[in-house]
Amino acid sequence: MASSSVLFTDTSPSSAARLLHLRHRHAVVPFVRPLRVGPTQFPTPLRFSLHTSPSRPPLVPLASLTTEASAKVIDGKSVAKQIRVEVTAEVSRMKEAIGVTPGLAVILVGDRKDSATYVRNKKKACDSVGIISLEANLPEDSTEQEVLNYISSFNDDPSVHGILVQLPLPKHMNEQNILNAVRIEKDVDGFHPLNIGRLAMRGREPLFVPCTPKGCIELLHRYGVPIKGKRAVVIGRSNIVGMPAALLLQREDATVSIVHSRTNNPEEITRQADIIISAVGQPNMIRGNWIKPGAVIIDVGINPVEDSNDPRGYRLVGDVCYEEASKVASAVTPVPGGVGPMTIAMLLQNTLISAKRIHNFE
Ligand SMILES: Nc1nc(=O)c2c([nH]1)NC[C@@H]1CN(c3ccc(C(=O)N[C@@H](CCC(=O)O)C(=O)O)cc3)C=[N+]21
Repeated sequence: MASSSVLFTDTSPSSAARLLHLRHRHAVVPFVRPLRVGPTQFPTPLRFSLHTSPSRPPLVPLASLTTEASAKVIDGKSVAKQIRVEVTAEVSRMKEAIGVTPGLAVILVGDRKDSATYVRNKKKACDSVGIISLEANLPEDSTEQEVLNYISSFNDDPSVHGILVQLPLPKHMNEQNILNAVRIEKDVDGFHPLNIGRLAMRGREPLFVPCTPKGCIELLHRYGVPIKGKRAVVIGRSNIVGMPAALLLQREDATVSIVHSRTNNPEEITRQADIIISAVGQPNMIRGNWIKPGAVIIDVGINPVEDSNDPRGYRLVGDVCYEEASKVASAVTPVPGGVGPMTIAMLLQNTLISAKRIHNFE
């Protein structure tokens, strides 16, 4: 999902950053609370200074230097589950009221293993909420025209409310031509340039917001993380995650910076962020010293790294060095179990929204 061409080289912790890191060990109180859905008040990290509390001894006991603060885990898997419950209820309410079941068509070209897995997971998720899913599997050597023909037939099919073309497409196809062909009313991925353009403009509303960035914002909302007036940094500028994530944060009244492969000293910029969304596709690139104490970290990266202990021979890690981040940040999404499941939940939500809009059902 994230571009793997982005490479940052400077990941060595500076001594200043190490100091920052150490100081922060006392700045955040571990806060574990069962997930509540709906807007919640995010716990303000408790900070104490040695000089503000008269009852506290002036020296920090040595033992506490070794107790490392640990960030709250933003549990995307469980939020996604809750969203599936909500979508299920709406799907059945719609079916009972007007006899319409939302339908999603997925087009998969070629036989990339990861893509096949994602498509299978999307299908399973549809089944679990009562959305009908159709799948078109085309061979790797199909022509662009063949893909366009499928899109055109799904555009005209009244039982289809959402169309998703699994990316990446084979190299010989023009992604732009193909994404432009999806009817914007069925563009549940939100990748049509008209939807992105509206997302970028004040006073305009896109019909759909891309699933992964939408899932990131949804996590912030459901964990009660304030966005308005905050400094947010997005790492990565891809069309499908980084750029729309930055646009969404701006619509939420954050002050947004985008850091990318040509940014000088990216860690100086990320260190100012109250919220970081990372989507670069580089395992463990974001180190603890890139993070401001108490920041909230949303890690979109899903990177396979070799692991002989895993039966698959690999395991998935994010862009963010989780171990380090959880000592500095106030909240972090894990990989797996963070943004990934939210992407699929948002796809289900977008498909429901589409069916409701097409059938004028509130
Ligand atoms: N047109 C299009 N739309 C997409 O939304 C799209 C796409 N193309 N191409 C590929 C990426 C990738 N993507 C993911 C979806 C779910 C998980 C997911 O659920 N991951 C789980 C499981 C990971 C595992 O263990 O395999 C997790 O992170 O916990 C990951 C990645 C959607 N993408």
